[in-house]
Formats: sequence, C-alpha cells, structure tokens
Amino acid sequence: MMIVKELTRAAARRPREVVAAVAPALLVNALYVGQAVALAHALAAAARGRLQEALFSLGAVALMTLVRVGVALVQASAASQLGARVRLDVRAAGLRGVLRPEALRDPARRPGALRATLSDGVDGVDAYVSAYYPALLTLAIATPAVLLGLAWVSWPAALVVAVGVALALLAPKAWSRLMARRSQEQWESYEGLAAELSEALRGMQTLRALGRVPWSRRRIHARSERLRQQTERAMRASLAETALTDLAIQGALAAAAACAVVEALAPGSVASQTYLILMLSGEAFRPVRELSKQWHAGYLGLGAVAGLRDIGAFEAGETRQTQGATAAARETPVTSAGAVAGVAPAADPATEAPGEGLRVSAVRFAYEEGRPVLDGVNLRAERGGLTAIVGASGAGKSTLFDVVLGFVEPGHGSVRLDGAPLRARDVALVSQHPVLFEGTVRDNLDPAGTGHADAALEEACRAAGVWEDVLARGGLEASVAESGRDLSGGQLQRLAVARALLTGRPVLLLDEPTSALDEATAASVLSTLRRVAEHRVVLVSTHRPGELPLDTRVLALSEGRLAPAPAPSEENA
Ligand SMILES: Nc1ncnc2c1ncn2[C@@H]1O[C@H](COP(=O)(O)OP(=O)(O)OP(=O)(O)O)[C@@H](O)[C@H]1O
Repeated sequence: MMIVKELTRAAARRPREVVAAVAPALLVNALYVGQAVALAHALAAAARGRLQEALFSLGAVALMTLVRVGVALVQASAASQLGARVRLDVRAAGLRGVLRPEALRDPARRPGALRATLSDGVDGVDAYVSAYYPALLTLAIATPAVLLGLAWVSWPAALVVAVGVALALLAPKAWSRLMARRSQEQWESYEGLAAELSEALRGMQTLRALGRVPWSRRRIHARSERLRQQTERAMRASLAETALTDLAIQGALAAAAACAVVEALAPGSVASQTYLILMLSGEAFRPVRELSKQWHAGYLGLGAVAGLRDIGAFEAGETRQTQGATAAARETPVTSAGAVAGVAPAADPATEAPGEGLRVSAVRFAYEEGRPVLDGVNLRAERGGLTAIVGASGAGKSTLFDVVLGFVEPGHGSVRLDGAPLRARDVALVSQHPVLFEGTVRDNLDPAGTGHADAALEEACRAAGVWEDVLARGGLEASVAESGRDLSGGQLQRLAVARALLTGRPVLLLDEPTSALDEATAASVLSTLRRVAEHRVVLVSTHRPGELPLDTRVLALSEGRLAPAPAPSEENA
C-alpha cells in the first residue's frame, strides 16, 4: 500500500465522485462475498447429497454474477468520472501555476518538459485517482467486514488472514522510497526527451542551417535509450512490490487452508464451515490483490507527481490569491467604446484623467543576489508626450518593463499610476517578441473576445500601419498561423501595436516597437504613438532614439539607474 498525499487530497476534494466510485465497488465486493457464501453452501449441500439445495445455491451464484457485471460497469464509469474531474482540477491548477509571470520567466523551465508535465503527467496520475484510490477505500471497508465474518466462522483463520493482509499492505513500504525514486527518474527521463524533441522541432531550421541535425538526432537517441533503461528499472522495482504482496497473500491463504483442514478434522465439524473458511479467506484478499494490481498499472504515472507539485498543480482552486491572482487581475482587459484611445480617445475615465502619470520610485531588482539589474530606478512618465528609455543591450530595459507589468516583484520600491498603485489591468504591452496565436486576424486583435466593432479594429490597424497588410491577406477573417509564423517580423510587430491600442489601457509599454520596421513605417507608427500619448502614458524602450518624435522625453538606463539622456534632436545634431 502506497499513499500519495497530493493525489489523495486532490481526489478528496471531489467527495461526491469518490462516493459514486467507491459505493458500487463495495457492492461488487459484497456480491463476491455473497457468491462465496452461496458456493460454500452449494458444495456442502452437494457433499451431503442435497441436489436441489445445491442447485438453488448455484442459481444464486449465477444471479449474483450477472448483477455484479452490471454493477462493475457502473463502477468503472463512475471511477473514470472521478479520474477525469481530478485531472481537470490538477491541470487547471498546473496551468495557473505555469502561467504566473515569474514562472514564465524562469529559464530553468523548458517548454517541452512543461508540456509533458501538463499533458502526459496529468494523464499519468489518472490510474492512481480513478483506480488505486477507490480500491484503497474499498479495501479499508470491505476487508475488515470480511474478516469479521471469517472470525465468526473461525477466529484462528481470521487471525492468520489479518496478519497476511497487514503484511501484504505494509511490506512494500520497505522500499517505497526506492520505488518513488525509480518512477521519478523514469519520469524525468521522459520529460527530458519531450523537452529535447520540442526544442529540436522548433529549432530545426537553425539546426539544418548549421549542419547540426545528426548531432541533434544523436542527443535524442541517447535520451530515448536512457528512458528505456529507466523504465525497465522502474518496472523491476514495481514487480518486486507485486511479488512481495503475492508472497504474503499466498502464505496467509496456505495458513488459512491449514485452519480449514484442522476445522474439518475436528469431531462434529460442519462441511459448510470448512468451505466458508476457504472461500472467505480468498475474499478477504480480493481487495488487496485489486489494490496491488492497480498500483502496478498506475505506478509509472506517479513519477510526474514531483513535477506537478513544483508547478503548484495540487493547490486548491481558489487559494492561489497571491501572485497568480494578481497576474490574472493584471490581464483583465479594459475596453471601452472608443477603443483606439489616442486615435479615438477611450471613454475609460482612468485613461483620460489628468494626473501625475506613471511613477516608478526607488525600484531595485536582481535576478541573482548581489547583482542588481535595477538599482534604485526613479521614473516619471506623463501623458502629453512619449517617454523613451534607451540603454545598452542588457542594461535592464525589459526588466524595468517587467516590473511595471508586475511580471517580477521588485525587492524594493513602488510603481504608481496617478497616485494609486498600478494595477495589471492598467497596462498594455507590445513586447520585443510579440506572440500571435493560431486563429484569425480578428482573434489576434481581440484575443479576449470583447467584440470590438470592425471599424474599431480597422482604425487600430490603420493607426499601427498594418491595415493594408491585413487587407492583402483577406481582411479580418484571414487566418494567422501559430506564433504568427506566416507573417513578417514587421507585420507581427504592427499587429501587436494595433492589439495594444485596442485594449484602451491607460499605460502603454512598447519594447523596441520599431525594431523590425523600415524607416517610413517606423516614423508612421511613432507618430501614432505620439498621438496616443496625449491621452495615455506611453513608455517606449528603444535602441534607436534618433527616430523618436522631437518632444520625446528620453531617459538612459545605465548601471541600474535612469538619468535624462540628450534629446533626440541634440543626438542627431
Ligand atoms: N530570467 C532571467 N534570469 C536571469 N537573468 C536575466 C533574466 N532575464 C534577463 N536577465 C539578465 O538581466 C540583465 C538585463 O536584461 P534585460 O533583458 O532587462 O536587458 P535589456 O536592456 O532589455 O536588453 P536588450 O536591449 O538587449 O533587450 C541581462 O544581464 C540579462 O542577462
């Protein structure tokens, strides 16, 4: 018997489904016991030459078999419902955990491995939840009940069977750690292979161009081989558990049979009693055997539990109120009638309210202790003009944006908008590597499905200088491939600008918004942003300050601090 706490708790959060899966399993066991009793009766009656009584008992056995088949079907369906519900819960919690900004930024998390954990890993725990856990509860009720019945017939037999049950359940604990380690190693190999495959597929073009395809193939092959070895080792550990359980069961059954023989040899013994001892001893072990069988079937899937725990997949639904909830709130879109604010100013009062603008005060942040990327950053960005941040590559511009977005928590300092703490839903972002999703242009402009009018979508696209490209592709319903792979870098960037404009949020962050644009398109997009900045705080990070509008406030980020930089005009001079 092995108890995986996280999965037991996850299943216990679905009490109705658990009861629906366990109740018929108990009935199935009761029917088996009923059959055993009827069969013992039939045998005893046959031994005494009472044919009619024997036939009647055999009829009862046949009837109970039929009913049992029906109940077992109901049980299987209820158990799979339980498994499906728990898998949904675990996957939803896992996704919440993975989609936290700080988790997304964690370079140690390989997307392929995360994908494996969230898909195959979650599916792998199904056998434990839908089969092992109900079998464990069934055993906890059915076996003591059968033992009581057996004790009523023969207490010595009940005693040896009870000892056998205890041994069969507890003996595997002797190497539970080894089994847990083996299955985790097996799972890590699987995750590693999944990550390697996903990276190789994404980087196939690069690998080909560099002539590294055979190298990649060798790495994948080595990973596959390692997975095969780990799987064999894990299965050997699990089979040893099954063997030990079987040994305890067989030993106890032999001892119970000896009790039955002693009972049969005793003067004045009753045949049915002897048969009952034999039959009930077997029935007491039925749930134990079932448990062992289910363990073996689901064992490999349990290796994913550690990975799932790491990403927070076992956290109860609504308790994740901290970072995750904040992040969710930050992603709540604020849309309004005049969606393309600045082009057509948004109706959201927060968007238009004159105020202090965005204030970043004394912000410090370090990815590694003792090596601050931001070391006391102060920034004031107001409506009425663009604010730009320049700085060498690696100076920390994207990190500062991440702080404003709430993607990373600064160790010190604050970020406020018009005097109040900045909320995630106040900020829209055009990142350095904008992500488009598989779907249509419309889906990508309005991913939250807020139902912007076509005119608003067109206006945003025109403002971002991408409307002609949208028309050339076939309009708003034209398809877009996953990650926008069928778009040019510039089209992707401009669609992302249009999408950000449509959110109507009072703060707009643009990380290198013109890096993929030609000079004329860059000038047009920047002039749109300048207009948008009349009504919103627009903060732009750029390596090309020379192309910014002349009245842009330019700040330079260097050694973790911001300082006024020469105005674009001076720099150009
Ligand atoms: N997730 C991370 N973990 C650890 N270090 C990181 C992480 N992300 C960025 N860094 C480091 O922090 C520093 C600042 O990076 P950042 O991306 O903010 O620079 P940047 O100014 O935006 O650069 P660029 O102009 O090249 O985009 C760099 O030294 C980078 O290596």
